[in-house]
Formats: sequence, C-alpha cells, structure tokens
Amino acid sequence: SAPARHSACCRRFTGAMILSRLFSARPRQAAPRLLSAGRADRARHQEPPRKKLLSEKKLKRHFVDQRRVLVRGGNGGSGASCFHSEPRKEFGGPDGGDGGDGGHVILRVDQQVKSLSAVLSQYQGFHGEDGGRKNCFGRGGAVLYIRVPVGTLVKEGGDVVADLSRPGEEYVAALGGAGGKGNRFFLANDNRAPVTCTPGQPGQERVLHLELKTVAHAGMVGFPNAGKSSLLRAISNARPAVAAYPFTTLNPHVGIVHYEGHQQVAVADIPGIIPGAHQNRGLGFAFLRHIERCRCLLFLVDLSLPEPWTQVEDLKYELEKYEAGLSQRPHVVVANKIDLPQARASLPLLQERLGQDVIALSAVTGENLEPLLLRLKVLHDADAEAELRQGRRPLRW
Ligand SMILES: Nc1nc2c(ncn2[C@@H]2O[C@H](COP(=O)(O)OP(=O)(O)OP(=O)(O)O)[C@@H](O)[C@H]2O)c(=O)[nH]1
Ligand SMILES: [Mg+2]
Repeated sequence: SAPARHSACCRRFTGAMILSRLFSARPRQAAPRLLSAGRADRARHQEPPRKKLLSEKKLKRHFVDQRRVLVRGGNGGSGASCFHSEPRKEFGGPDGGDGGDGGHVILRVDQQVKSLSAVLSQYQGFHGEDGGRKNCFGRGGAVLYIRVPVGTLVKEGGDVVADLSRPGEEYVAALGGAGGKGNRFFLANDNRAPVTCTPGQPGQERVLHLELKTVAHAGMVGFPNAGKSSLLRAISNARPAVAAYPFTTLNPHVGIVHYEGHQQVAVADIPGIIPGAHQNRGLGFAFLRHIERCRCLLFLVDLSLPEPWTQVEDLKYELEKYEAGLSQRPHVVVANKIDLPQARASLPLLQERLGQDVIALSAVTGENLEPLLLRLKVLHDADAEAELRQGRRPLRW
C-alpha cells in the first residue's frame, strides 16, 4: 500500500544518509566544547559533594570494637618425586623440586582503618605451590595482610599476645606451613635414586580475639547529656549526633583539633558514663576501655545541674574503679552550658569545691572555647615531650 511504500522509502533514504555520513571524506567540523568552562559553571551552581552523614544507629553498625577471628596460615606445597628423562640418558637422576612455603597471615596497623568492622571472621593464607619436575621449586604463598586500626589489642585464650598501638606495626597471626621436599633433596651417595618426597606442612591455625581501644590524645568523659558531642563539634570537624536525651552517642568519635604549624590533637568523645558503669551499668565498661589509651582527660561537667562537683567526683570514682590510677592522668575540668543563667551562678562554688581551675564554656554558643584549646595544646605538648624523653615517638594522628 502507499503508506507502507512511503515508510520503506523513507527508511532507505535515511539508511543512505547514514552511510554517506559514515563514509564521507569531508572532515567534520569540531564543535567548540568548553569542557572546563562547563565544569566551572556546574561547580558554581552545585554544592561540592558532601560526605553523607550517617545516623548514630547506622554508625553503631559500622563501628565494631571487638572481633573473634580464625586465622589459618597457607599450607606448604608438596615436594615432587620424579626422574630426569632424556633420550640416550638412562639414569638421569632424581629431579623432583621442593614445594613452596605457605604464606603467613599478618595483622598490620593501618591509620586509615578506624574500626574492626572490615575484619572478617576467618582468614585463610595463600598456599604454596607444589614442586615440579626438572628441579622446579613451587612458588611460596603470598603474605595475607589484615588491616587493623591503631590501638588493636590481640588476645589468645584470654592472654594479651600483642598490643598494636603504632601505625605500621605488624603481628604474625598465623605462620604458613613449610613446603615439602622433592626427591632430589634425598639424593645421597648411598642412595642414587631416591623416590621419597615429603608433603607440605599445614599452616598454623589460631583463634584470636581482637579488641580496639581508641587511641587519642585527649578523651572526653562526662555523664550523658553533659554536652560532650556538642563540644567536639565546636572544636573539631567531627560530627557526632547531638540530642537532648541521654546516650545519644553510642560509640567513640574522634575529632581533630588543628593548630598552627599543622599540629593536630585528637580528641575522643566517649559515650556517656553513669554511676555504676564499672559494674557494667548504662553502656557499661566496654567504653571505659576507650579511655584507657587517652593521654589526658577532659572531665566535662553539666554546670546547669545542681551540685555539679558531684559529677567530677563520680566520674573519677568510676574511672578509678575500672583501672587504678586512671583518674590521676593529666586532666582538665570543663564546665559546660555557661550560657544558661543558673549555670553561671554555680561556677564559683564549683571552683571552690574542687580546689582547682575550671574552664567554663558553652559548646552551643562557642563562648570561651579558646582557654580550653590552649590548655589542650599545653597538655599535648607536655605529653609529647615526655614521650620523646623516654625515647618513644609521640603519638601522631
Ligand atoms: N544551653 C546549652 N545546651 C547545651 C550546651 N552543650 C550541649 N547542650 C545541649 O545538651 C544536650 C546534650 O548534648 P550532647 O552533646 O548530645 O551531649 P552528650 O554529652 O554528647 O550526650 P550523650 O551522647 O548522650 O552522652 C543537647 O540538647 C545540646 O543541645 C551548651 O553549652 N549550652
Ligand atoms: Mg554524645
């Protein structure tokens, strides 16, 4: 019919056009494309991609501070048993090569890793290859590295076997098995044609418990709702969740405070502690563990509550019960929420009762943050000097 013929004609026509375009020798004119200008334009109208903020609940899922791991070293390859064969050479002699050694499984501290969430429950090292004929030795298994965060404690059967607190530190979790010997190895004067070869040894197998203790210069301790997370937000780029209910923070957050000359001080916001935490009340002593490694402490007090000095006493008691001497670390008492009228009134009394200097500030309005930052720097410098005097490298984030 006419319409069908018409459409077929059109199709043929367009086909011809495409062919002529494909094979035309005429150089095509390059369209002026201002790629960079386009990008700049887009950048002007779009906000830079921001890291998606995870809710505290999701963060809890990502933050893992304990792991049980089964590690197995790679098995060694078997030795080969064979004899050299060549035309007109009747007794070529043994030429079976040795098997390669199995690869070790090694824990290595990586500063980029912040929790044990990426650590799997099982690791199998790489096996060594079997030996071959013509004296070919098997290739050894490669080393398998497990990346763990700074401050990982390795336990086996309740005993601490390694304390990985420095970046780059390594611990051999499981040794690879030795490779077997080929029959060439057993060649001796009294045995010119040995057929013996040995199998490779199995790799070592261990069950390890990994435990993370957050390593930061300063640890913030306080009761729930004291404003620890608000303060960390005010002095660093960290973004822990802030809300008016207790136990908002469910895992430690580390924020970095930047000073002149690229100096950095890491401050950890530890979940709220309540009286009886050392008996596993509230969030328990799982989080007191994270305070252990901090070089100095910031006791954060909610100044708007009645008798704020009892908070400091209770906090010190809990720390002391968890580990003797923990509350004696270099510390500062920080009185938060000075913007509230009732708080300002109880400040002199708090100072009098404690008999020590208190830094009063407001994490929400940012009032009086400088004295805290200066004190933090002084504490950090004193700790770094002490470390250097003892011949150790000061902790760097
Ligand atoms: N007025 C006033 N309110 C504050 C100040 N700092 C914190 N807050 C409020 O106190 C409440 C608790 O603050 P958070 O920072 O979540 O307290 P937290 O110590 O981290 O609490 P947990 O994570 O539950 O242990 C929030 O409603 C904050 O807005 C302050 O300086 N002034
Ligand atoms: Mg918090």
